[in-house]
Amino acid sequence: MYLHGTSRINDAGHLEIGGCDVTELKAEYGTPLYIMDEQLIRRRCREYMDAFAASGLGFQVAYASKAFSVMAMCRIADEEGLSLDVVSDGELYTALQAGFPADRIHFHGNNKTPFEIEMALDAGIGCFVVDNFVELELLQAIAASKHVNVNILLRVTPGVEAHAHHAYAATGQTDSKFGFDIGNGSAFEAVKQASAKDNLTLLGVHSHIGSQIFETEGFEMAVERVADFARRVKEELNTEFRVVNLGGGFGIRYTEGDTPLQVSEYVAAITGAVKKYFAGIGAVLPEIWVEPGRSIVGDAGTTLYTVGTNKTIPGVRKYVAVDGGMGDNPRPALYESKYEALLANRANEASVETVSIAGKCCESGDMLIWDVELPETKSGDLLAVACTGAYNYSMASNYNRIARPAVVFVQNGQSDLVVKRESHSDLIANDIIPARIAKQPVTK
Ligand SMILES: Cc1ncc(COP(=O)(O)O)c(C=O)c1O
Ligand SMILES: N[C@@H](CCCC[NH3+])C(=O)O
Repeated sequence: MYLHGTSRINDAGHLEIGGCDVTELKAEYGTPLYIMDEQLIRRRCREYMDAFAASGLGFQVAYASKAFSVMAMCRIADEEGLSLDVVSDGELYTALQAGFPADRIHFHGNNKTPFEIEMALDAGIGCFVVDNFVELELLQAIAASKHVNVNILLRVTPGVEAHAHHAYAATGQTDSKFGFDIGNGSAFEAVKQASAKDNLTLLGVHSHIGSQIFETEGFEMAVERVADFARRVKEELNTEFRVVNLGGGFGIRYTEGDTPLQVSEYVAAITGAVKKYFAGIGAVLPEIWVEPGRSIVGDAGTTLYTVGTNKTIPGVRKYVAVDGGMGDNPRPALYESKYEALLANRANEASVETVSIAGKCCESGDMLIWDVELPETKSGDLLAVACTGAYNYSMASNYNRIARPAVVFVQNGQSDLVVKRESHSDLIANDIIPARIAKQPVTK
């Protein structure tokens, strides 16, 4: 397994992250456990901030909190000077409760409810990324009823087919549920309508082409199309974009086959393309915003499991089951995502067998890794799966009524709980047995 950030094998042959021996983390917090390398998260934040500062352009780096939305992470994003992208009342609530400044929060989503819009307006949110014509009307109406003015970006699809890790993660193409299409004229119409709304201030446009992207061409092409669109809008509507948001999507290394670029390379490509294509239209250079999620927290996360049972099918394979699975990491089942693993309590031992790591859910597709080389595994061993910081905790479920794991941040030999493990009482906390059912005699 590739060792990210501060991960290393210590003298005891145990995996250590942020100076904390994972066998000790297991003893203190139990498993499954999400372990987040705080130093690596902060390093990634700084890589973005430094690369943009070096470009000389105005910018905002908004952490896409959908990747991992917890209050402690919102605090780190704030401390590191990032803005925040939220897509629901729940993510907004999390950010506000963590004290994140509302004016640096951007609200996304293709179906914001009136409740969410009101909540965000009442909080004094920095910007809405408007997704469609229905929302444009709704936002204007609610903002007018509250006598407030709000900044907006229009989400556009530039017609770029990004090489995302899965078709579900590609969003820049015309046939997408998100945004106004540039190619079919709806983006132009949206600019016209938005400019005529009294309570909306149109700052510019937003384009997110997809996720887990390893090359710069898609981003550069999106900038070119957006610049071309900006030229038409300037010429025909006399409107200039002050902000261009290019979304997230910057890839990370999950397994050997993944070839991400350095953060600075993605940023240099984007800012270079903005300077090149916007210079051509004779407008002031817009401020550039981005929304990285996965590349801020993904490789900082490791999930620690305890090995339980195993089953060998002669001539076929050996299944090794762990105490978590698709409940804490739905990505292999959803996208056939690949991960690397390590026997964390005997990390120096040579691999002697190829096994497949099964989860404990009642579902054949609940497999975390097919075919990984490991030392001979026994019940009670610890298995670490790397690169689980993004879209794991945030996409976790209670399928089979399995409690969601705890999350700890580790740094300089210190571990801090940032999300408690769910308890049995948490699992039934919202259950109600209606009186009518409670009164029924139990039939035998
Ligand atoms: C609009 C938007 N912004 C940002 C992101 C974050 O993407 P990533 O985690 O790939 O950086 C996403 C998710 O793909 C998104 O849909
Ligand atoms: N959740 C996805 C990507 C989609 C991100 C949000 N647009 C993943 O785990 O890769």
